[in-house]
Amino acid sequence: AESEEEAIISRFQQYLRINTAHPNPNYREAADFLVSQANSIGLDHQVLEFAAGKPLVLLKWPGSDPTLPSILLNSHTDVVPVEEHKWAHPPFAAHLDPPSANIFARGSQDMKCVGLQYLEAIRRLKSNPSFLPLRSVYLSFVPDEEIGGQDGAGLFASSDVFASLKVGVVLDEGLASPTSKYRAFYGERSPWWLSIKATGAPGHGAKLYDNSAMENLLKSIESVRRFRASQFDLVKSGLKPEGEVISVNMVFLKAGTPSTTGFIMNLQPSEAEAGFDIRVPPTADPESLERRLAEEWAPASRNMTFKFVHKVPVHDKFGMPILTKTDSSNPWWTLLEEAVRKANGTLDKPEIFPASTDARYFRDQGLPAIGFSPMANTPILLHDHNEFLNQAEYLKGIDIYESIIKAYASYVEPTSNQALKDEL
Ligand SMILES: CSCC[C@H](NC=O)C(=O)O
Ligand SMILES: [Zn+2]
Ligand SMILES: [Zn+2]
Repeated sequence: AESEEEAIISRFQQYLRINTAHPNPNYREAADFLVSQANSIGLDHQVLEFAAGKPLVLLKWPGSDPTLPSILLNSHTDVVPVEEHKWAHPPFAAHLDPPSANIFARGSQDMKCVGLQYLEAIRRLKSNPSFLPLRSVYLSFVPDEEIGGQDGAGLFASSDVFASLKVGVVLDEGLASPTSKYRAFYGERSPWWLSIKATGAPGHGAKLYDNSAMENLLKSIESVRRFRASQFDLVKSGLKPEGEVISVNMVFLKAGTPSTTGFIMNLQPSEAEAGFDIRVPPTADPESLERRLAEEWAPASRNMTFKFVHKVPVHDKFGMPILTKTDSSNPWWTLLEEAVRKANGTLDKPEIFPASTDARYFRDQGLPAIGFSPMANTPILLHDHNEFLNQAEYLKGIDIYESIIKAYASYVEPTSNQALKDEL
């Protein structure tokens, strides 16, 4: 007979085998699978379609006191595309590689692991009849995170359905950790996707002259690179963590006059364009970055223009950085720390997530949201070839969530009297 561990791993593999990669994610099959899991565990389910063809699965484990704010465990069902032939094992086969017991699959780290670990932890907690949650626990399995999340967590977080859940805290994804300590995230950098364009006089390829489009653009690229190096140096020297510097990476270059064999080689073009993925920490000064952009990276005086392809505000409507507290003023943070410790795990210092996740939609609603994917001793392979998660790490993560969900679902706020005594 199959052992319980084998059954757990085989359910994880089933989820990983559903191809939910963009641009054609099989959301329907993922939703059907998740609903079947909910039924086997005994959780209430709803399949919501805030955007047509993009089902969002919402599960509920009702708490005994529905007046208390609830817990939301969020995960996304979509994954990024793969270059199949560059993988050692097919990315949607969920191959378990002996003797390492690594499970290879797109989504094994980002983030089908987390979605099913939530479910396995609840399956286990539910099997103990003496444990009843005080607070309701919701699980949302949302589409489209990898393409911005507007049609997924975005529509969900601003919906009436969401308001009716009275969510008090959200858990969402984090990152694998190569060390033995788990990582947790209390904020994230804002993406600014920038395109800059230079124009200039065209001319013969043999002529040296000033103000060509290429020269104008190259001056910008040099300036961007100096800035990039200054930020990267802060990380390399250990002065700042990755999430607290501004990253800039050039992601496209577009220039030249096409010919039947490639490009016309003796013509300096009249236009040249470059694109950058910029990530701005919540603690940075967005105005000073805007000034740098207008004055150094795309100055009109050098015949340059710029536009944002996508730009997420760095601050909230009060001009404040959007951060979840990680001190004793946020009981959810303290509870998480304790719960991880109780399950024999260690948390590293909380960090700013270097990229974007759906957590921002929940933080935008004023809710505390913590990014956490329990993967220690694991190389960071999200969006990479040969993404994998070790079986033992996956199982360990379930223990961690069991501890966290138990603590969260049982949490009783100290009465104001008690709070007063604590202060004294
Ligand atoms: C601007 S939304 C893009 C979201 C994406 N999230 C995960 O990789 C990211 O690039 O960070
Ligand atoms: Zn993700
Ligand atoms: Zn991702």
